[in-house]
Amino acid sequence: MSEFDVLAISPKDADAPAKFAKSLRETGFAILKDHDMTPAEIDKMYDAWAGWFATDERFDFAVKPGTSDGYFGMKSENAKGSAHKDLKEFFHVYQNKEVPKSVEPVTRDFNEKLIKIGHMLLEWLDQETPQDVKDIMSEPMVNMVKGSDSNLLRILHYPPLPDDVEPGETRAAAHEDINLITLLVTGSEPGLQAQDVNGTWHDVPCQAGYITINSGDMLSQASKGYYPSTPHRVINPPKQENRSRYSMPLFMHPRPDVVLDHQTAGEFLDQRLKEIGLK
Ligand SMILES: O=C(O)CCC(=O)C(=O)O
Ligand SMILES: [Fe+2]
Repeated sequence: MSEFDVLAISPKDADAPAKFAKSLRETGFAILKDHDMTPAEIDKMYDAWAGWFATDERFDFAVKPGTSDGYFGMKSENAKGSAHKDLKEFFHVYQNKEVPKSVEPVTRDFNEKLIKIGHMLLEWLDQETPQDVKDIMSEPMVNMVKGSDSNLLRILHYPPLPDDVEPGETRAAAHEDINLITLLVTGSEPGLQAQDVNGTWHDVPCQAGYITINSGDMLSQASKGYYPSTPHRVINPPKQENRSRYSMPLFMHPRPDVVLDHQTAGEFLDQRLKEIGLK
């Protein structure tokens, strides 16, 4: 399995916006380096949340019917069309929703900083997307998410695999994200893979300091397929590396009233949450 052969882009490059848009267009995927999220901030998040997932407090935060913030236990979510539930538990952080007190300061800081980086990347896309594609969009992409309550930071814990894993059960089955773009700081362990536009799977580099970005279904829909939505998955670890894995994707979501194509972002999200078992 080869690594995804995608050049890491630095915001210091004069042509960073063009490189970023080209990478998303051609591979559905991009890597950002030299950003201002430090390894120390990322480690602090992983330490804080590893501690939290080890407590029973998570059950007090169990997601309530009809809402999507809080704690989701093992086997809550399946990829669209998948027969199996994923081997993961996770917590959904929204800017205006409750976060456990013990992890709140570090999480709020991290979330805000990553959202800012997301704004910068969407501005790059607004700048670099061809005019005829922009013409079919209802508003600039960065405006779709500015002030949006729907941006979602998902803190994931994939526990060590139990002995009785059934064939076909994986940490995260192949799926595309629902939202516009996803920002993913490097996971605590490898395992993430992405599919290129030719259908070949690649390991996503698990290198400290990288933020990987993939485009989601809403971006594909809003751009009428100009930016492809990227299939990705998290494979099970080999036996000798059967440890917990943590990751923290930030899903940039438009305001619910934003018109994507024939549907609003709110309608689209509702439909997709039902398909993946979260609603
Ligand atoms: O854990 C990861 O690295 C990716 C998670 C993911 O793709 C998701 O939750 O949508
Ligand atoms: Fe995903």
